Amino acid sequence: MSDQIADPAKNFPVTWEELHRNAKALSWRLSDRGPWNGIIAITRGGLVPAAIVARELNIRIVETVSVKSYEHQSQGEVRVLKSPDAVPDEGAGWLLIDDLVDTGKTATVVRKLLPKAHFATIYAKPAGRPLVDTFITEVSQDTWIHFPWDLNPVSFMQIPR
Ligand SMILES: O=P(O)(O)OC[C@H]1O[C@H](OP(=O)(O)OP(=O)(O)O)[C@H](O)[C@@H]1O
Ligand SMILES: O=c1[nH]c(=O)c2nc[nH]c2[nH]1
Ligand SMILES: [Mg+2]
Repeated sequence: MSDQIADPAKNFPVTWEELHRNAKALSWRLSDRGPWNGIIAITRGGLVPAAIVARELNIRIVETVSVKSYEHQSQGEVRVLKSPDAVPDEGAGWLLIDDLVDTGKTATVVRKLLPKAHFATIYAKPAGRPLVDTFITEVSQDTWIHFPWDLNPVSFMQIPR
């Protein structure tokens, strides 16, 4: 959790409403590519998008893979804290959901674990884009996306746009 407002070239604050609409748009795009056996949410950022996609597509099986690499806005080594349980056949027919791809390092590691899963995110930056099968919105590499779960309403209003 960070309310830190650092200094990337561009700030892109996202409201809960925008996030919800974009996650629904992602669901509708994915519904044409199904049916899906289940969802694997990449924690923590993928949890809320995965919950919305699960409801929208009526998917009841949701696994997690826990990955960490950022401390505030600085990336370190990508660490898998927990592998997904009970996902057969290298993830074939499963959806891997995250909030975004940035450098693509997280996606690279998770794709190695589940090479046949379909990787979907709401946002993509150019460096990570080739690793995503389906996404909704592209933002430039020098943009920092501020998700609503990392902000309180006061700091949201203070982010320079
Ligand atoms: O493409 P990359 O440069 O690897 O960055 C993308 C990843 O970074 C963030 O996760 P983070 O490691 O910050 O953990 P979190 O999901 O718990 O916030 C985000 O949720 C993605 O998973
Ligand atoms: O909240 C976030 N916004 C971002 O733009 C980003 N890139 C990597 N990890 C991120 N987390
Ligand atoms: Mg993450």
